[in-house]
Amino acid sequence: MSPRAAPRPGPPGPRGVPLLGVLPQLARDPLGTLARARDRYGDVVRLPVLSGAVYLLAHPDHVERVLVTRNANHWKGRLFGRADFLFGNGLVLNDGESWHAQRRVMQPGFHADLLRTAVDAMLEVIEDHARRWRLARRDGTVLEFESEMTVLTLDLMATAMFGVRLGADELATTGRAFGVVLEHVGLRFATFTLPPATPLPGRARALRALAALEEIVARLVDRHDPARTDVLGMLQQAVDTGAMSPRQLRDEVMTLLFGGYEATAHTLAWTWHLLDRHPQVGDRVRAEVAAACPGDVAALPYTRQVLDEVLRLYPPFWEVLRSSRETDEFDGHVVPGGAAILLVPWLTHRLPEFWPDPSTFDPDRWAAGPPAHRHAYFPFGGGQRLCIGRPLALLEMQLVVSQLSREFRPRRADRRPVRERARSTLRARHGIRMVLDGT
Ligand code: HEM
Repeated sequence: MSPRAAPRPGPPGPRGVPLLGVLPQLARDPLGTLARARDRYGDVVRLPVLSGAVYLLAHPDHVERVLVTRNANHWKGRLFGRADFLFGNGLVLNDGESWHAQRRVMQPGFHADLLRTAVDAMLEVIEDHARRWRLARRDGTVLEFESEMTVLTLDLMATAMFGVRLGADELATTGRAFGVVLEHVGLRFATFTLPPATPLPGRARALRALAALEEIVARLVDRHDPARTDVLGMLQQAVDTGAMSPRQLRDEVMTLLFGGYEATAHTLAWTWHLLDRHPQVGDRVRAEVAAACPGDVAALPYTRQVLDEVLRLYPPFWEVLRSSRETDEFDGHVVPGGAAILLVPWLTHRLPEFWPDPSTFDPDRWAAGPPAHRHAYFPFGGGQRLCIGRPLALLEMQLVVSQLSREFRPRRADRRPVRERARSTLRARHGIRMVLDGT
């Protein structure tokens, strides 16, 4: 008789409360709950949620294993199905051969040469919003910066990727509708262990908002100039040759519209807040910008360091989710097949082993280049599912910060502490209200 192997241990973790596990804590304070769990139990933690569990992996080696070296075992499948009513089979949810094919169609749309051709149009969009800001400065109007940056980045993305200018009403409707739908997506993720058909509050409202978004997507496709060689032109061509269905086109445009504005809007809102809180950093940005020609982002290395640092402390996609296909092992702890895996850039970006003085906002830490462990920093994900929009996002954010810093110095309109609120993206709990001073 062969000796029976001793069962390998599962990861440690809290017990939570009967039936719900740690769901109440996660819902109340996701970042604090995860940070405390990591402090107490280490880099691999089992978190019971309803009838199942989530496995938190904090160490950069684990990030690398999930996203790069064993990425085939850690797919988006089960969890991401919770967002399919919004994105359908768009790039962010797609998998396997179909994902490969779609990524091949769209990748050239994000090539640096093509993006450079969009810079002038993006500068024009920023100038249009600057006109509004001049009036707000004159009148001392208080602006809610998350909404301001949402409208601006939606306008920029529709222009850069689709060559279409949306009207002020359309931009406002799109921002509001995404807000409603995302709140519902967040709830669907938090309750992922329940059957997909379980009725959840807010569904009818989310479906109405989704209908408004479908209408915007249809208008973007209608108004697109077929002569343009942008990402929408590439997708349209695939439809015309029968390589892609019109439904897939809708899914990709919806995904790009969302991916395009949401993360950059919140990163920019955090950036203005931090520039106000750290005036010496703001002064250095303004000095750098004053010496550069508009649109010349290569002349803005310090501004780029500032954005890298904002994305370290406030990664808009603060969590990256996967499902494991087969059993895997991390630091000797067994994570079973079918498990929900949770990587948390917000947490890994603040591990003191990899980041000296981790909670300090210090753009100078980037002067010497990226961190020693490549996977200690992953605001754009990693491996083959690395964010396709990364070059566009960085270009766009550098353009916005540099152009608006030439004229405006946003200042907090109240002294209320700004605290994070982690939902589908990382936002400020009570928004970021600012008035505009001159430079
Ligand atoms: C600050 C800005 C941005 C951040 C922090 C960000 C972050 C991310 C992250 C973390 C992922 C990986 C998700 C995962 O693996 O589960 C991702 C994927 C993606 N992002 Fe972004 N993103 C940003 C801007 C953009 C922009 C501007 C676009 C569109 C133009 C975009 C479109 C996408 C798409 C389509 C994917 C899915 C790629 C794939 O799976 O092949 N993102 N992004």
